[in-house]
Amino acid sequence: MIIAVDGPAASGKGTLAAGLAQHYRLPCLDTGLLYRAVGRAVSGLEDAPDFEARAIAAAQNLKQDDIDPEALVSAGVGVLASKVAVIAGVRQALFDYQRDFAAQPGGAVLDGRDIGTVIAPHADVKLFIRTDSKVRMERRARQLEKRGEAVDRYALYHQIEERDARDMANPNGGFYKAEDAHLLDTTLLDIEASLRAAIAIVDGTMARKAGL
Ligand SMILES: Nc1ncnc2c1ncn2[C@@H]1O[C@H](COP(=O)(O)OP(=O)(O)OP(=O)(O)O)[C@@H](O)[C@H]1O
Ligand SMILES: Nc1ccn([C@@H]2O[C@H](COP(=O)(O)O)[C@@H](O)[C@H]2O)c(=O)n1
Repeated sequence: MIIAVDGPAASGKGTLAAGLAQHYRLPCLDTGLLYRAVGRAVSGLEDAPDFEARAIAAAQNLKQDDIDPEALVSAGVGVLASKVAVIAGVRQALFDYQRDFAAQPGGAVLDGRDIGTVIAPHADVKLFIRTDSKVRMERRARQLEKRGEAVDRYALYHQIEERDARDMANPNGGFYKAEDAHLLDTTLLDIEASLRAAIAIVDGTMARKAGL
């Protein structure tokens, strides 16, 4: 079974994807980490004339060791990720890895922006996560504060909005709700309630597909 989980920054899609993967005993890929690793690799080079070429080279040469979630969690790396994510050559370089991950025997859970639309358009179940942007900002602020980072909530809110806008306008991306995706609004749901709702959608979809 392939489960696609898409949604905007800090909507909780990674938390949900990990919970679904554990529940259904499937491997899980946070595809945002790939873009974050590429962004981090070209950090400080945003104004270089060969920024795009460097980002593409970084994507082509990405190693497993570069995908260190702890080193990639910061809001700044998130912004860099969204800047390299608009480069067609970067997306192309990361495509096969994601497509192969989704196609492995037994299936997988992937979360990102274009899983249901581009990476795994034939996924068995697609979830599109929606969460109010102020709630997302607060969740991300608490996450960063737990790590000991000082957070300027005003700046974080605008950073998230800016990243969402860039992602939605990305001419090379696929960040929109697939027609057959289920919308799950987690604004008023805690982590457990969100996961319960997601599992109900997955079970219901699979049962319908099996004609039950
Ligand atoms: N339903 C929820 N209620 C409260 N907090 C939540 C909920 N879902 C996730 N969180 C928390 O919000 C923060 C962001 O969640 P998460 O990293 O899963 O979001 P994301 O959409 O994957 O973010 P990103 O796009 O940056 O990768 C985490 O600290 C997580 O524990
Ligand atoms: N499938 C994806 C996943 C991510 N991106 C870009 O990476 C940025 C960081 O992703 P997070 O999920 O960690 O927030 C995101 O803002 C996108 O620009 C993508 O394009 N496609």
